Amino acid sequence: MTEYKSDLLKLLESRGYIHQTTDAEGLDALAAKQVVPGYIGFDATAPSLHVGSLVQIMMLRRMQQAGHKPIVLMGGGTSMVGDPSGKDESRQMLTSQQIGGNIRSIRQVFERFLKFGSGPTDAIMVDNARWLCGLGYIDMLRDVGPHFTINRMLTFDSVKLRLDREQPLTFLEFNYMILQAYDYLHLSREQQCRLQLGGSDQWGNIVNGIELGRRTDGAELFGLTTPLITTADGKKMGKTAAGAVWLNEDALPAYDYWQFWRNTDDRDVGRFLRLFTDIPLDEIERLEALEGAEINEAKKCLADAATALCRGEEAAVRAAETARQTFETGALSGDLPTLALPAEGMTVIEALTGLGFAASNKEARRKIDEGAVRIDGERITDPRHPIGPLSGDQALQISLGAKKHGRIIPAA
Ligand SMILES: Nc1ncnc2c1ncn2[C@@H]1O[C@H](COP(=O)(O)OP(=O)(O)OP(=O)(O)O)[C@@H](O)[C@H]1O
Ligand SMILES: N[C@@H](Cc1ccc(O)cc1)C(=O)O
Repeated sequence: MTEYKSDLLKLLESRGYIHQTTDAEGLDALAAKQVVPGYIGFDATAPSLHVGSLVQIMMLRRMQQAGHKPIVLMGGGTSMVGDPSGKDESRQMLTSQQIGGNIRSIRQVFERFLKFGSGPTDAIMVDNARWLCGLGYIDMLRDVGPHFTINRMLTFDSVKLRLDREQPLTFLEFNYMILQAYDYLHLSREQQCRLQLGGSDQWGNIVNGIELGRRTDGAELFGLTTPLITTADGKKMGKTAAGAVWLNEDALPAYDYWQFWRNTDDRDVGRFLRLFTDIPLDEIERLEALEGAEINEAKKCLADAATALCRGEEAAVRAAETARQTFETGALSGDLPTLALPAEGMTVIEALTGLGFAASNKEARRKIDEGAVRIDGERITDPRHPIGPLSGDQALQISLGAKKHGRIIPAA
């Protein structure tokens, strides 16, 4: 392990965020002597970010904890182009209305993790549409184009992997790295930004920005990437079999968010506690040393702390209590996802899709065939199994496997 001098690199290293750094020694020296403004960009590809981006959000939080200035960049301009990094296929093009709506919806989550304001270490949020969308094509080509060679652009993974696999890379996407490089130059000029952070797939885009800053302004800029976090079973963190683990409450209720963390694989508990909570390292060492059934205590601490950060203390306490009631007492809690049953009732398939436990009727039928569906504890084998009608304060519990539960109540 490298002996860093700065609180920033000590913190990032000890909690497992560092994959690659462009000049670790130089960055360490800079962070030891001054407040470093550093940025991460987030493209508006969906109405909510998911836990894959949470690593990045937590890094901005760590910057602030270590006395530096986080800059959140919303990719209003870059989302019009679509980053090919780490993607096998071109992304679907988004309209500016979709991008605007996504940004409005994504931006709220940052207030939970960062303190915004105008002080030296307060976070700020910027949108690259403000400077990218007004660029003149010829001016841009003349200012920036001479600093990039096609020879070098072809060597970056975002381009090279597509070409090697003989998959198309459009000219639109080919330009993405230049736009991200331009962002870094812009922020170094306007905000004295010296550091860009990101996932390891962002390395090429970050390095291009550093080179552009050096060539045009003689600026000394730094880059640091995190590993792409995978779960112990080798999957890139962000999506599960049931879909993405969204950060926004309206995309994923707090109870399901809490459950995601509670279901962490034993092997991931220590790593996730370091990355996704503020629990002190000595306490994490104690928690990760727990074995057998006791490891569940560590998972609950992870779920409580991660949910409290993203959704607030109150939501975390409520989610934990719902889980306790559901699993430890078997009672039916008001916080489970709930479906209002129309007077005529419905089939179990309709209930599964209505609650979002299955994406299609076909998937719901498969779950029933696998024997994974129960109503009030009783296994359901017939996809046409009728539910209801219900009246008054009657309620049913529908379960998919051991971990997904919902309530069915009569429509008002
Ligand atoms: N598992 C992860 N670990 C670390 N960083 C991640 C992870 N997933 C995503 N990121 C970071 O967040 C940024 C946005 O992620 P990405 O573009 O892959 O999300 P997405 O568009 O939802 O894609 P996907 O469908 O592949 O999850 C990426 O550039 C990457 O650096
Ligand atoms: N390319 C980044 C987002 C980003 C956008 C603009 C930037 O300046 C920096 C980063 C991603 O796909 O996640």
